[in-house]
Parts: sequence; structure tokens; C-alpha cells
Amino acid sequence: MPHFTDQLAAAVRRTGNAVCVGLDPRWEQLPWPITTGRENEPNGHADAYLDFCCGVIDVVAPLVPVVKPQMAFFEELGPSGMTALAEVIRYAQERGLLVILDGKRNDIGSTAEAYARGLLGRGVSPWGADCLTVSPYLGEDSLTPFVEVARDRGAGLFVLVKTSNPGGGLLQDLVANEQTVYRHVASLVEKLSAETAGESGYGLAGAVVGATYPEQLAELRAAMPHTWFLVPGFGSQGGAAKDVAPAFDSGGLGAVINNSRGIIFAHARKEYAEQFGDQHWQRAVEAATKLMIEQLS
Ligand SMILES: O=c1ccn([C@@H]2O[C@H](COP(=O)(O)O)[C@@H](O)[C@H]2O)c(=O)[nH]1
Repeated sequence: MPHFTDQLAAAVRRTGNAVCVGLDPRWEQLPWPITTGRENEPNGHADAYLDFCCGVIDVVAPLVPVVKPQMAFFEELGPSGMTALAEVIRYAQERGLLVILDGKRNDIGSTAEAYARGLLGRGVSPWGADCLTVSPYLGEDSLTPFVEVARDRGAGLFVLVKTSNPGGGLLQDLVANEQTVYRHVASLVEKLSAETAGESGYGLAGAVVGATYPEQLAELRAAMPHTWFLVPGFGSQGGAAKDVAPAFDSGGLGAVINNSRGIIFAHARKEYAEQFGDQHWQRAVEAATKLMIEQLS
């Protein structure tokens, strides 16, 4: 069974672009056709998140290879949110999209196993994501269960290496044994990737590297030849096409670039608000997605 990264490489080739659409629903930013009448309903917010995300998926499924639901926004709603999340994952997969679940999980190995079994793997677990984001800071033995479950289930991982937020450097840029902490994490992830490299040349353990750090993107691309990158921070966090160019290999593969707010809430962006507005929010999603595809090409 091809692992996630081989499937992702094939999906990027098929769609001709490396855009990952982030599904980060926020009640206050949803267009009014989605929220109206649901404000005081018992499961109104979860129903709105489900309809909204499925509406985004309908638009982007023919255009991009992958989506990334952000677990936090669904978890915030409690059980109704978690049910909505499971349905969003299933809906995206039914429409041919790969799904990276952004949950940033990890724990000691024996607990990590439960996260891995529960969250990864199409048709096996109740969640069945194709890929999961994980934290490296409990060490290699905490990553091993994810690698094993991912290998068994044809799934993948993205390990936090150099995050996009301004404060990430406080710990990640510290120097130990003459190397930054993020380079130590990068070496560990690259080892796991090299050991699991598939047809695409990339392994099942990928790395999260922020678009907001282009120099480190270039440094890590050179240091991690078997590691696919998930690059958040494009758009709302300031990352632009020129910043993410170093994330790709010479064949134009090796990275997907995430954009959440800039695409899903495009109806509120000044360039689209007048033309589309809340009423035609899906057309704004389509325009923003196509613009990002063009910018990356
Ligand atoms: O380093 C990281 C890791 C994860 N994220 C997540 O990506 C999206 C970014 O959303 P935008 O609206 O495109 O800014 C969001 O879910 C973050 O939690 C990240 O930004 N940086």
C-alpha cells in the first residue's frame, strides 16, 4: 500500500499544484447564509461548521490535492464539533481529497499509540485521517508508534520542525551541541523519512516548516532530501509565493503550502468583498484558491 506521501505526490502531479486548503471554521467569520437561524440551535455551531466546510470542499475538490482541518476549532464545540469533524474528513475523502488532520498530538509511546490508532488510517478508525500533525518534543520513542501505525495504514505524519509563529524560535532556535534545536528535530525526522522512503523518494514522516521563515525553509530543504514539507503561514501570516519557493525540490515536488483564512474567508477580503460578499462566498473561495494556484505556479 503506498504511504501518504506517495499518494500526496501523485495528487500534486494530478492537480498540478501544491495548495493545501486549511479548514479552520470560526463562527464570527462565517458568512451569514451559513449562520442565519443557527445562532441559538443546540448544535447550531457544529451544523454550521459542517455545512461550511463541506461547501468549501465542494469548491476546492476539483482544484487542489489536499485539505487540512484544524482540530482545535471542532474540539472547541465539544461532542457535536467532533462529530462534525469526522463527517468533514469523510466528505473530503469521498470527494477525492487527501486529509491532513492538524491535531499536533503526542505523548509517551504507549499513549501515542492510541492517538495514532485513533486518528490515522482510512476506513479503520472512527477518524480515519490520511495524515496527522505531531509534536516531536517527547523524543523518538514517542514518534515510533505514529510511524508504525502510519506504515500499516498507508498514512503519514507531519512533525513540527520550525513553526510559523513569531515566538517559535524561543525554543526551536536554541543551540545545543552546536546545532539549533530545530536542526536536531530535522535530523530525527529525516532519518525516519529516509527509512520509509517510497516511490516518490519521500518518506512517510514529513516536516512542518513555516512560510514565515524562508531562509530556514531553504536550509531544511537541503538538509532533508527525503522529507516532504507542510508549509503553513502563507497569506494571513505574511508568507508569499517567493518565500515558499525554497520548500520545493528541483522537480517542483516536496511541499504543500497551506492557506486557511485567506481562502475559506475570502468573501471578507477586500479584493472579493464587493464582488462576491457573504451571499456568494463559495465563488470567493474559488477565486482565492485559483489565485493562490497561479501565484505558486
Ligand atoms: O507552524 C504552524 C503549524 C500549524 N499552523 C496551523 O496552520 C493554519 C494556518 O492558518 P492561516 O489562516 O493560513 O494562517 C492554522 O490551522 C494553524 O493552527 C500554523 O499556522 N503554523
